[in-house]
Amino acid sequence: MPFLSVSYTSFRNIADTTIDLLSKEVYFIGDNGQGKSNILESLYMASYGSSFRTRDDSEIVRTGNSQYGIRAIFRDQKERTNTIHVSWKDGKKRIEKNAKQIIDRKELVDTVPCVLFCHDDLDFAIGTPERKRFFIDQSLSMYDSSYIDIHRQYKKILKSRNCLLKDKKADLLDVLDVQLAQTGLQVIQKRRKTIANFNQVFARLYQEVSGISGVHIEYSPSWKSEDEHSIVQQLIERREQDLLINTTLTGPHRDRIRYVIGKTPYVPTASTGQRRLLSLILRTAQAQFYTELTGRLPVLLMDDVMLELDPDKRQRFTSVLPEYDQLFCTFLPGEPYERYKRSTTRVFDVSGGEFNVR
Ligand SMILES: Nc1ncnc2c1ncn2[C@@H]1O[C@H](COP(=O)(O)OP(=O)(O)OP(=O)(O)O)[C@@H](O)[C@H]1O
Repeated sequence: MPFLSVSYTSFRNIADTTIDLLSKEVYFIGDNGQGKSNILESLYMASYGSSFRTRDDSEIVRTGNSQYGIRAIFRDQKERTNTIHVSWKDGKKRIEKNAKQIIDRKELVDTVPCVLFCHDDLDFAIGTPERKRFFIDQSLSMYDSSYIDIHRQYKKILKSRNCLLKDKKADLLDVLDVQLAQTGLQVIQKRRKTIANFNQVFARLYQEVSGISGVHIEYSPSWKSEDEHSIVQQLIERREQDLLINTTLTGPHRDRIRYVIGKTPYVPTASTGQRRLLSLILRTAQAQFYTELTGRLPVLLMDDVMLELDPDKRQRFTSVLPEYDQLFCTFLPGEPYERYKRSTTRVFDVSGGEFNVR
């Protein structure tokens, strides 16, 4: 059972208190704007060191205050009790695990693995190519920490190449083109493999819940070859165009991800609920593969994501939920959360940032 409790100091609208989380499932019931998402945000921050809603910590600190703190206590695989403390003071964030400062958030990746289902996930189905790539990159980073380094390296080389393009230093591009091709190829190969893995379960799960068969994820890398020499050639051939607009026009930062039935794009004709379901099934697959590849169960954080599904699809979606170590779920008061409740579920009423066990 990962999270045992969480304590707050000046964190958004949540009262300065400790909340006991010692249950397999924890539900938060409350009207809009009461603090349900804020608590999920705090648990996500304890897992990964950053918010899924903002990069600006000054938004997180309670209005009128100058610092915030979250202290989460969790039990690890060896049944040891650990503490994560995330704080922000004088414009600086500090993350500590068992009182030892964490310098690179990469160190936290498999501390308390969380899979978040939230409203903005819809972007992974219908958003910009960048948001769709983000989902695959995030999944890879959860399963394979070497990908974090490869991806960082790619972005660094790309940035240097773009600087050279801007400064019109074409004579220095040869070395960077080779490095970009080599690192970019590793990114493509890992993305391709992950998407192939996702496709093994994606179509089946999507059909099980929506009744629509054959929907799958299509990956189109920007580089059409996976041969280093051909890619370097391609970069040289496009160099003039790149120099003209001061940026690298091809590479994994331009890869495309689409949802198709056969060869036909699925999203343009899909309904709101069917689109929402795409993002829910993506998250389900993310959690499922995490368990398959690491042998560990994740914590699921589900923030109001079933609202757009009709009751029948909701029921079917809950039946394909991935296995979890702990589940946190938010509901509006009118929702039939009782239907999904188990004997192990703890239910909190949330009002004005206060949490009371029902
Ligand atoms: N920095 C802050 N300081 C004080 N209050 C804040 C801060 N940031 C957000 N809030 C308050 O937190 C509340 C929003 O809480 P939250 O996003 O958790 O809503 P929710 O209960 O999940 O509702 P919904 O169902 O609408 O998402 C709002 O009342 C907002 O004013």
